[in-house]
Amino acid sequence: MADVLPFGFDPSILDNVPAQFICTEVDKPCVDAEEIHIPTIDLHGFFAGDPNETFAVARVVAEACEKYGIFQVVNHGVEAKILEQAHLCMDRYFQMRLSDKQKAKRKVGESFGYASSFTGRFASNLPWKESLSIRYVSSPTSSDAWVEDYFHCMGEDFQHFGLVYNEYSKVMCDLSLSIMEILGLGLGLERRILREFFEANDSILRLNYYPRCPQPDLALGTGAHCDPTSLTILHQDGISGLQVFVDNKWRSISPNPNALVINIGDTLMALCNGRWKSCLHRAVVNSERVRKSIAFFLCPEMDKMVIPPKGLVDKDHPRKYPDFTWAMLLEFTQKYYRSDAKTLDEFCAWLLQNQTTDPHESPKSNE
Ligand SMILES: C=C1C[C@]23C[C@H]1CC[C@H]2[C@]1(C)CCC[C@@](C)(C(=O)O)[C@H]1[C@@H]3C(=O)O
Ligand SMILES: O=C(O)CCC(=O)C(=O)O
Ligand SMILES: [Fe+2]
Repeated sequence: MADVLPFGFDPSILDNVPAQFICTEVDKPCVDAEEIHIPTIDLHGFFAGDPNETFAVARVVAEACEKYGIFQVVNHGVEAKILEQAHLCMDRYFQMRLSDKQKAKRKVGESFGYASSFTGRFASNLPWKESLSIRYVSSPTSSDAWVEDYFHCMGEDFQHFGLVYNEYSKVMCDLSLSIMEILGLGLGLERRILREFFEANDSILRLNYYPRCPQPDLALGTGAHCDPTSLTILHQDGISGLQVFVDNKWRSISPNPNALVINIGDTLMALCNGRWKSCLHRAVVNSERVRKSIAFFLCPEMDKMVIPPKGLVDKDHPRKYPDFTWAMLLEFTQKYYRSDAKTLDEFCAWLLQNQTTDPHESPKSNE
């Protein structure tokens, strides 16, 4: 039986949540949080090349980033078929035998592959989820079948997944670069500046599968965190669960299957010199339905130095964060620190400390 139980047990037949999944008091999920209507931006005019629409969209997006660090887009150009196929493949993958899911190897200290509740990585506050994280590299020299190649080594059953998630990653990468143009305009920069920074990228596609939970007020699907990445494009299935922390309250973002939720991550917060804040969010679970979400995390090339564009630093806006590469921050989150609400500050403190002490000394962990 052990071969078919993702958490080492069948989460859907338990009456009680095992202790290692129970949240700390401060993190307790309020599963019936009041809804928030985050700004919904129609990208039709932007994609049609209408200059007035483009500047209007940039202004509304900038306001959303200042106020919430999150918004959603409709008429985003991603075909419904691609979203449907991605969710259908998720159902097939996560219902496979554990030994088949584990063919997507997750190496210690790496953020790619299959994980079930991160047992072995964390000791407590375990997330009530299984996940599959896939690397997606986009550059002039990278293969445009990167994700297909990743699944290729797993055997015949996985070839279709490779095609579906390769196409999904490509369209999400293209959309995130278009959104970078809008964000650049919103920051008062030239339209191309942020797009060029991310044109070549080393991104992550993350499939989140949240089984039904017997006590959804005790466990979290994904704990409170700011994405350490740059920009996240999230597609929720029709089940509520995504919550954002706004005005000192957790608020629920109802899923809109025609919309894609966009949030700012820590790396983009540093790149824009703190002008916009990384969005604090989490995912709650429920006892009735499995919930799924697909997150595309846009990340710069590993060794590209994250330095704000000139227009964002002046005597009134001095540098807020030190120079760093995404590779350094990713390693920090994979080996030393579990991403939470203050990852970037803890990372900067660690960088500073390591510049004055032994660079091989591991930082304090929050685990
Ligand atoms: C670079 C990443 C680390 C995580 C996946 C991506 C972006 C979001 C991060 C994460 C989801 C934030 C909450 C904690 C985490 C451990 C998780 O619950 O999955 C984070 C991911 C990770 O470190 O694997
Ligand atoms: O599942 C969700 O709605 C959010 C997941 C998330 O925040 C993440 O994977 O970083
Ligand atoms: Fe997230």
